[in-house]
Amino acid sequence: MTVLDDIIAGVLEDLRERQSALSLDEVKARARRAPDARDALAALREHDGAVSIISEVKRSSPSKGFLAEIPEPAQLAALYEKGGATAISVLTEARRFHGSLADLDAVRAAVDIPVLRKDFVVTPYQVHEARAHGADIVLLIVAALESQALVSLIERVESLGMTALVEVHSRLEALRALDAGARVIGVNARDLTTLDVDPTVIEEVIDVIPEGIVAVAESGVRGPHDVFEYARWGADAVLVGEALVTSGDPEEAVCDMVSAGQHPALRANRRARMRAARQGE
Ligand SMILES: O=P(O)(O)OC[C@@H](O)[C@@H](O)c1c[nH]c2ccccc12
Repeated sequence: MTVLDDIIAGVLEDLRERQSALSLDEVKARARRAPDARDALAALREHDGAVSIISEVKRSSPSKGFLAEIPEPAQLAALYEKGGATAISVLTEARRFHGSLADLDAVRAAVDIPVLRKDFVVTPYQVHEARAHGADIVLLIVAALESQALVSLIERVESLGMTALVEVHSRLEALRALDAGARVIGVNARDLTTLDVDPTVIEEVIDVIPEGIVAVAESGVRGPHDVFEYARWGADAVLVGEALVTSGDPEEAVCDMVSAGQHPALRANRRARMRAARQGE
């Protein structure tokens, strides 16, 4: 059993409890009453070579345990927004990451930018639940889903006005994500079956993501230099957790990463190079 299987088993157990307290119809009704989803797709696209930063509210991780004494999630998210973050990721998984849907509620109310529900979403119930708690973006992990389930969850996320961030860890998974209709693909440098981080995965996998599909590089960013590196490899957005929550000054830490992502050298990014290559043909 991999770490991912183990996490999902726990997630499903907690889910059963919530489902017995609130039916699918009830959670759908709550989702319908929620304020409309914010447009994340437009926000995440690379603008003139500038790369966006998705900042994560992360209390703890399976590999490291508790990361730092973080401020209240709402306060932390507000600092991220002030620092120039394009979107906020909120971990809602309870057992390994010590997150909750209450964190999602608090963050959504505290910022004006799109908010991502970062969890192990494998059922339609969790998608409606995400919307009911204000999510604008939902993470779907290719390694956790059969092809048909992936297609139907992406459709469900989009039918509620949200954006699916489809996470992959290999070129093969990226092709599966594309086949399933993903418009935003997250390449995770961390292998969720072992928890090992390998930044070269980002370069290797982004290569198969075509122009027009938003590429998000996830995990393993220690500081502005890594943001620059991921951006140079073609990321449109970079998702950062640990380095921000342990920085001591989250607003400034985001601000420095945003600046790194706006470096003029990035204007000639992957997509621009691809376009130039085609014009030269
Ligand atoms: O703390 P880091 O190394 O900056 O990583 C953030 C984020 O990429 C990581 O939390 C993550 C990526 N994909 C996930 C899926 C589930 C839970 C967590 C994650």
